[in-house]
Amino acid sequence: MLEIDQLSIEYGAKDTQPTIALQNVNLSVQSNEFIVVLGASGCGKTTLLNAIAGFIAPTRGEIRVNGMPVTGPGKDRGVVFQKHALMPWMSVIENVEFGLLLQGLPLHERRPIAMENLRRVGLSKSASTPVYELSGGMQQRVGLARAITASPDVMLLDEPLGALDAFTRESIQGLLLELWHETQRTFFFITHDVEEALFLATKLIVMAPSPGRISHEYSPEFSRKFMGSKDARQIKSASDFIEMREHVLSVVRDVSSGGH
Ligand SMILES: Nc1ncnc2c1ncn2[C@@H]1O[C@H](COP(=O)(O)OP(=O)(O)OP(=O)(O)O)[C@@H](O)[C@H]1O
Repeated sequence: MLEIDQLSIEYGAKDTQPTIALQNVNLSVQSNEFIVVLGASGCGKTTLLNAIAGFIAPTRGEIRVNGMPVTGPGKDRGVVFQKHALMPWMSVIENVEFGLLLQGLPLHERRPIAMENLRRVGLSKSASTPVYELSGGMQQRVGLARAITASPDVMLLDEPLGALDAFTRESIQGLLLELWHETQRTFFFITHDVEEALFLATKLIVMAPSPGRISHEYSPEFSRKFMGSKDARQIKSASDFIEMREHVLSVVRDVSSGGH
């Protein structure tokens, strides 16, 4: 369970006017939720993710994962960025099992775990390929397999699909939902894309800027529908999806231009 309690984060040196990146953010998320954070540039999405990851400390308030306060990075949280921090000279499987190697797991223990997660992202056949030979979409799938291999309670994803073409992006959205469903972890996902947000989220959060804060919360049903039908196009072209997409889009526009 992820709990965010009265979180405020301010940037800036002493004696200067601070930037209030986040003001009084409260959020309580059950395990197995897919949280998507949506909002215009500068409303504090990455700051929130970095605080949950333990990369930056709260100015006020607290973040807890399974009841334990976050005081720095930890094994219970895994991070996937838009630019995958893979080691290009190493093979796919070596990248995926790298965290387990650092933990001291011998090859015969770490390899089956890494192979299982490569299978999950559809890359079993590329296990021995050097990462520099892969397309961007494949590299992002390696990044997902590597993050999931560490078995975190919370997966933190900062616009992981932002650099991909529309077709690859849609196929990885489906893959993400399958990973989420199979692993029963909490996923915390940032995007600028309203359609992507609605499709993935079980809990959709719209943030407003200056100061960064939560302005709206929704509980879409489309990701659970997808797990039944596996037909993303059908879901995204249905009238209930389009109606909600247009509503959320107008809310995002409104809060980004200073409305509430
Ligand atoms: N290291 C920093 N030092 C000072 N100000 C910062 C720092 N990082 C972010 N900010 C400011 O904090 C606010 C929130 O930034 P943040 O990057 O969290 O927003 P965001 O919603 O993720 O934006 P984007 O969608 O463009 O990535 C912005 O006003 C930004 O300029």
